[in-house]
Amino acid sequence: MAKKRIPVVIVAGFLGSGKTTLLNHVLRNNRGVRVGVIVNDFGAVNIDSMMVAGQVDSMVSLSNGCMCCAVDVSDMDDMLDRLANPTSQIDVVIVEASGLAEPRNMIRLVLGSRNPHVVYGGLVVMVDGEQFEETSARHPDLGKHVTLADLVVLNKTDRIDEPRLGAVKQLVRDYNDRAPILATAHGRIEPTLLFDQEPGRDPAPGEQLTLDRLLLDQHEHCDEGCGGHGHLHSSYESVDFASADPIDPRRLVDFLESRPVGIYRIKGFVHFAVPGQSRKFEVQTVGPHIRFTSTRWESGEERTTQLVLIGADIEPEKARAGLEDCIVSEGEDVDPGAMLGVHRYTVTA
Ligand SMILES: Nc1nc2c(ncn2[C@@H]2O[C@H](COP(=O)(O)OP(=O)(O)OP(=O)(O)O)[C@@H](O)[C@H]2O)c(=O)[nH]1
Repeated sequence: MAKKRIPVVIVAGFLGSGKTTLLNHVLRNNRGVRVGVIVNDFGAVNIDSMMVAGQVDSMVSLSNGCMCCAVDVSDMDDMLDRLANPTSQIDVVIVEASGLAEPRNMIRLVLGSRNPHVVYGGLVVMVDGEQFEETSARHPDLGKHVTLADLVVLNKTDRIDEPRLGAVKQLVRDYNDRAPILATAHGRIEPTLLFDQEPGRDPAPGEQLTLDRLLLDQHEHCDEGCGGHGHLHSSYESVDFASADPIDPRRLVDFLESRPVGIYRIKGFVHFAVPGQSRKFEVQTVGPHIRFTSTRWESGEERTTQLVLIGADIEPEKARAGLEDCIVSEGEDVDPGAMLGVHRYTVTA
């Protein structure tokens, strides 16, 4: 019997909406389904792949640029070939798009694939329930992305009350009147919703997601000047920061609480210089929210700090200088109480 084709599901959604969280949930609850993952990050350090690593059967990652622009169909094929080939044990491929990706281009890359073992498995768009009203007003493209979705995951419902949830649902419905909307917290959806996509089905009616149409859109889009993309990420930029020297917790919390103007998203790992403190801390900020997760260093893992900051109209040098000020200089004492500020924002993994 011919082997079934492997569905390729694209998970998109604005910065910090919860894509990696959903992916990790799905990987942890895969019910024996073997998942291959393609992770794309906007910054040069692929923080997302570090956050997914260890849970996944097979992963390829692409950092430093948004896949929807940086990659053409043959590059996507290379990545798919590594995951989906005749000897592959993979049942489904999930592509986690960068938070600034243009889903239409991502779909084009998958539909245009020459890999005979894969089939487009649908577009999941994650919406940050708390931020969507504001971010979609600021970035009309976000509404267009929702329009393309086969499934909308309305995430972070723990941060909003019922009436607000109703209003956000209605807003999503206004953009897309056919896709199921799944309200959830922490991306905890039923994983089979992703895996059970009917292989080989055509894109849903209501959107002309044929390859021809998508190629045409791509062409039209490039006519507008592919150097100055009309995409979300044309106005966004990222700053990477790495330090082998440890970080002062109090200064870092001050930095995060008074984020430089324009920074919307920060993510990465921190090595704090505090006597008796040997934990590794993951840090995440989305809009005004700060969250540390206390985890542990793997044996032999180098203790460094790696952060990616993403925003619009940011001043990279200023942002980097602010973080450099958080580095503890040699011989400097850090008082153990300095961790209090971090603990205020910490959850345990
Ligand atoms: N309160 C709350 N926090 C959430 C929820 N889902 C995700 N988060 C947190 O939001 C932050 C961003 O989540 P991610 O899963 O990294 O978001 P993302 O969409 O992958 O982010 P980018 O790849 O940077 O676009 C993390 O601190 C998560 O723990 C949720 O439902 N409720």
